[in-house]
Amino acid sequence: MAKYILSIDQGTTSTRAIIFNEEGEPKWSSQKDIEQYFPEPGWVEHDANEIWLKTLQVIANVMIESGLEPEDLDSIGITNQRETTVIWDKETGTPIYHAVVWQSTQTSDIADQLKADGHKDNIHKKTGLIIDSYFSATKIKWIFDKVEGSKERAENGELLFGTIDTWLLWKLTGGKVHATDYSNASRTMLYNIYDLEWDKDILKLLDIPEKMLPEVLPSSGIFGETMDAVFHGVSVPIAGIAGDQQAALFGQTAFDKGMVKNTYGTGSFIIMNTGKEPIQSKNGLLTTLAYGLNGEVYYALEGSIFVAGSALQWLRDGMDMFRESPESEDLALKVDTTDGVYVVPAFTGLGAPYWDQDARGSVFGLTRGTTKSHFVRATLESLAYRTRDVVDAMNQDAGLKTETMRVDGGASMNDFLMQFQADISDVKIERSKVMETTALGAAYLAGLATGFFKDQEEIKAKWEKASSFEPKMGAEKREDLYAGWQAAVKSTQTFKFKPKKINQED
Ligand SMILES: Nc1ncnc2c1ncn2[C@@H]1O[C@H](COP(=O)(O)OP(=O)(O)O)[C@@H](O)[C@H]1O
Ligand SMILES: O=P(O)(O)OC[C@H](O)CO
Repeated sequence: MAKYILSIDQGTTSTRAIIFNEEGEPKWSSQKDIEQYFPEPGWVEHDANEIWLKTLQVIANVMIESGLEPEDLDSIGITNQRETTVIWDKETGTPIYHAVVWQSTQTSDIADQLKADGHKDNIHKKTGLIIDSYFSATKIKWIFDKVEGSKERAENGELLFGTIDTWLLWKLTGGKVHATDYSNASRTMLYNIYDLEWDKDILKLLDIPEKMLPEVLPSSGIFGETMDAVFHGVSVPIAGIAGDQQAALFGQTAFDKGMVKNTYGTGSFIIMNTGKEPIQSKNGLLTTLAYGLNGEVYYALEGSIFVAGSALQWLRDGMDMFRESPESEDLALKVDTTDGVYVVPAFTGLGAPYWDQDARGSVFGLTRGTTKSHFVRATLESLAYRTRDVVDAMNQDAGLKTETMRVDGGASMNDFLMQFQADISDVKIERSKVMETTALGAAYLAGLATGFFKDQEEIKAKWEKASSFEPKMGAEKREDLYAGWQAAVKSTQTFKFKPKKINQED
């Protein structure tokens, strides 16, 4: 009887359950959107209980749709939006506050203070990260400040911390397993990626008790088994966990040193596999753990871009420019150029390589002749310009020129964007046949642990290209357009006006 792997992909906007067969093909899937809470400008929160319940629902739905029995499942892989922080009561399993989402800037004051106190270099040296509200560390501290008595309760061992993988693993195992994998731990800004342990100095600095942190395990390995309630008494091993961007790298089978992938989802995350050797970036990139496998850890260079597909959602929902994101392609192609219009969608600050959490979105070069098409085209182009910012930095750090980039994620379906990406970054773009590379990566990690997949060579042979885009633009035009983008980013960074909160009577 053929067996299958169930992958849970808990992303920023939705939760998916996908069942893969032995060929690594997605056979059945179920998806549910996640409610987004914006309590104040710049804040983004999720309800961790909703995430858990929707995860259970998509698992149930996909099992019903497939007609499979739990016994047909070899194992489960989990992949997740990274950095998003949950703190919950160990006894009751109740979160003490909403999950503070990776995009949220509500902890930027804490991050600023850390920088002002001179911790930048030390934290970078230990964690490979650049101090920012993006990572979990400041989010934990913020929840402690917000929820009265929570720090004391954490010190007493009553509370647990986890990123979304840890939260789901804990729930799926009925509160038995409190663990994470290397890739997720490396995004907390609390984990020493060289010594492979929670960093005592950083924990002390932020007053975070180590006893609330999960055990860190290899990404491929048996984490635990599902509790009886999930599959009516049948235990299924959870055998693979990785943060979604590292999972996508794995799903793209970018195992070799120097291979690069870009996932164009809500944000855009470019990762280069640097193998067993970590590269310390001199150009604003992150050094991060890619995955732990077969007793080894593998490192990566990452450029995190906070806004990508969400810029299209903004055009759709906030600006009413079209009804579905794919329509953006037709609109962009109605004009040959943006006629000098640049959109810098820095809605929640600028990530790599700028790391400017106070920057906000801007538009340049408007004329009386600017139309909706120019605006949409400029927004799509911004995704490609931001990627080029990162690829240039990556090339410098790694001392090479990236020739090919494997792409996935919702916005990578946009052919106009992919061609512009190839042109503006002078890189060949390869779109993989399986678009669910994130979920596939988690399935591969799980299947390697159980022997469902033999080895990485077997997996590598399964990767297939759906389409590719070759650079066609001349160097002079490319550099001229890019110079305009760089000027737009520079101007964006100099605009730091924050309106005061003024009462109407004042
Ligand atoms: N054809 C398209 N052109 C541009 N953007 C698109 C297109 N299709 C989807 N998107 C964008 O892709 C994003 C969804 O991609 P997905 O990979 O599901 O994201 P996530 O995993 O972050 O939730 C949305 O932000 C959407 O606006
Ligand atoms: O959920 P996604 O696909 O938007 O990915 C979010 C990233 O993991 C944040 O670091």
